[in-house]
Amino acid sequence: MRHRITFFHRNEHGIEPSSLEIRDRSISGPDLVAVREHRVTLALEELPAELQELLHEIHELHIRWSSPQAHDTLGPWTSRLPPGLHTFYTPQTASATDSVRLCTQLRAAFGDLDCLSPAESFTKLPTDRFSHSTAFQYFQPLDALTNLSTYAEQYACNSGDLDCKKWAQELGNAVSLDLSYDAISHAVKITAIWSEQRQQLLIDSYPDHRTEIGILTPDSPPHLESHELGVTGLLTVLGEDTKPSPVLFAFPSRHKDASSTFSSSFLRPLGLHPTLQLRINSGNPPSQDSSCSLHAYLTLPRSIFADKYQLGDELFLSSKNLSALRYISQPVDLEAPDYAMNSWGSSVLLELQPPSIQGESPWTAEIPLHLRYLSPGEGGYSSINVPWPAVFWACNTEEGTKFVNSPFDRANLGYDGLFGPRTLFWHLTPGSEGKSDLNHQIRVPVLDLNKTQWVSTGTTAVVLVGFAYIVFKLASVYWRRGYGSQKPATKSEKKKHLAFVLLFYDPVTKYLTAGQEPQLLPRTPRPQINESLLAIDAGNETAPLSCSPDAYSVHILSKAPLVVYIENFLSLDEREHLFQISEPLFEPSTITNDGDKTQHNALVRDSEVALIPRTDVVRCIEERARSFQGWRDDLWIERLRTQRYGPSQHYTHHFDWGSGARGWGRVSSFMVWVKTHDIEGGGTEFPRLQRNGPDQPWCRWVECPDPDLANPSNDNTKKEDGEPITGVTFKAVPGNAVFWENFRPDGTGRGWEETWHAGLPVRKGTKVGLNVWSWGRLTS
Ligand SMILES: O=C(O)CCC(=O)C(=O)O
Ligand SMILES: [Fe+2]
Repeated sequence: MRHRITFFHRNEHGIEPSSLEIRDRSISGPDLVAVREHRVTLALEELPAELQELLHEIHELHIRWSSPQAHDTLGPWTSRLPPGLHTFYTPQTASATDSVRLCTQLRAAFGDLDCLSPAESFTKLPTDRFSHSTAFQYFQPLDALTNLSTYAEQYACNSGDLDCKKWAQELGNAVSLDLSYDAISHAVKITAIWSEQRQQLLIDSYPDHRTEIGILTPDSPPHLESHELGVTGLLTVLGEDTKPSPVLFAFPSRHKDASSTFSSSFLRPLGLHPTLQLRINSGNPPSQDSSCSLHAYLTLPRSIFADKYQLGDELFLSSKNLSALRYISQPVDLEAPDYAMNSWGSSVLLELQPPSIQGESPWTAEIPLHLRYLSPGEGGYSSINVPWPAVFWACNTEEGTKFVNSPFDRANLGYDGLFGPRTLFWHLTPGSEGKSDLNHQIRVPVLDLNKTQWVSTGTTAVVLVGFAYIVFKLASVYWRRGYGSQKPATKSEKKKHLAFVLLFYDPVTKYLTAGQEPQLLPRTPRPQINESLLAIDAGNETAPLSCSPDAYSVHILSKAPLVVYIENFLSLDEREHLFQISEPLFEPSTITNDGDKTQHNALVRDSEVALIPRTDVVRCIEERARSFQGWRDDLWIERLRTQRYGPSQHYTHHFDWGSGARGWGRVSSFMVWVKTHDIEGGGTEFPRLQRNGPDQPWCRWVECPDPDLANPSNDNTKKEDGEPITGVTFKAVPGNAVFWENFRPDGTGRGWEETWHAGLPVRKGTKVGLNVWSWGRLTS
């Protein structure tokens, strides 16, 4: 077992080194005003047997707890989380998620948690992001570590060990606790932090425990880089050192304090669709020389949720000072009442939109949320706990920056895995005058148990009256006409019957066919678009072109959606030409939404793009792409763009189509590979697409886990159990291309979900691609 106890104080609270007294196995000195961290590292064998058994089922486990009491942070411990208990977990095997052991232990340690088993109560974390993250997440608001303190006293301390008991009791006052285990190191690290206060300096060590004591304060060693923190102070290893060793060092820090603040409140009246308002005291990014964006990370217990469809509308977002919904855990059932769900809730990452004119004045952003129906209760109201979000600037650091080997590194916080590995987080301090509880307690209207009798009697009465009315109407028709009677109905009777039938027929058929037959879009005239983005011939460009005959061959990968692989789409000369004309024009790429608006976000798309001039060679390529699509009416090739990716650059998963709601849109895409240099990675991945073709020839062009091209019966389209593998990654093969149609041909304006794709990060070398997009009428 190893202990590391670090005191971190402001410069003005320093103590004289000579005032420290180091004896055999202890250190003492004057009281210190400091933040204290106590880290205990245990080998697996040092834990109680039931914990060892549990950890054998686990590949990775990270528990993070943050206090709802507002507190300042200092030095290396600036990272923030929404208050409560966060658990991130990867099992050894998929079946281990059914085991209730983890939840049982969590309940034993932390108290009354709503945790049944990972399969039921945890949510899945994304695996398509760039940083490493665990597979599952669980969260529950938890105000204090009182239960853990008693648990530790019972299970970790021998009966006469007063120091251990004191430590266990002090856990109840900690402001943050981390527990990390992974099956590679086989070690458990427990780190507790106490906020800045007067601390007693009197520590004894155990004979077989290595105990290091650090008393540190901020400093700036020479050559301190912007992503580093510098510290100076005294280190002592109890039992080894007879006097403290002075140190001065710098280490990379993933988290920093942004020196600005925010507060969070719910707008009144709350209703069933409450709005969370964040008030931020400054719109200035913490660093002017790197690209930074402001985010709020929310962990919403299942009684409250965000609607991803509502947060997908750019105009709506902008009216709330939000830029984009960057992540929401899936699935979030928008309809289910709280009591019909087992999973803990959902996490949401939103990018906020600070005022365009930067300044020190406060501004607000509003997050629309929705409450679920809760179980009926006495008095007609229930109370729920919603933690304040964590709010931080995410800034890209310089290429090559690494955040490893830091003695105080903190990862696996839920949001860090959603950003690239070079991201530096600058945290805003939560809190507002006189308010120290970082939890919102909100009152939710529920069915009043004292009034349920009225509601059930009333509902029964309304249903019975309605039913009696329908029976009466049907019976009166029967009495008047008689069953099978030959007497023809009069004109006015016919009209009445018809009205009666129509009254019920329409809503009933609509209800029964909901979700089955999507509406066809009407044929609308072409909307106003920016024609300069289309490759439209004008004036002297219309002279007939002499293009060399097509030399490509095609291979169909899928018919629905239509996905065609094209070999030799570009000749060597064309590739060289495209590269030559692009090179001087490359600039950082933007993300385009439906051709209307552009924005830059290196987290989503990190590459350089060039809108290339329409030289004769380019116009021949445009014409080739156009004729490939059968000369459909109302279809234009968009101005061609090349894009270049260097190491770690990428384009996150996306659809090329924004919306087809108006009957017009980006109907098809070609991804053409122009040039690669010494490339590793950088494939174009379609995670929802399935390859139906055989390995030969496909494994030449797409990634196959186990290609054996000499063996025609080798099949990389199925798993060992015969289940088809979903996901196709095209390798970047210069000269070749993949073409796909973005919309379903059924006239409903719906896009193909299977066309969701990404330019995976280039691990080494460079890749130059060419986008050929076609814009036009969805069905012609
Ligand atoms: O570079 C790639 O592999 C994909 C690029 C892409 O999807 C795009 O530019 O829309
Ligand atoms: Fe794309």
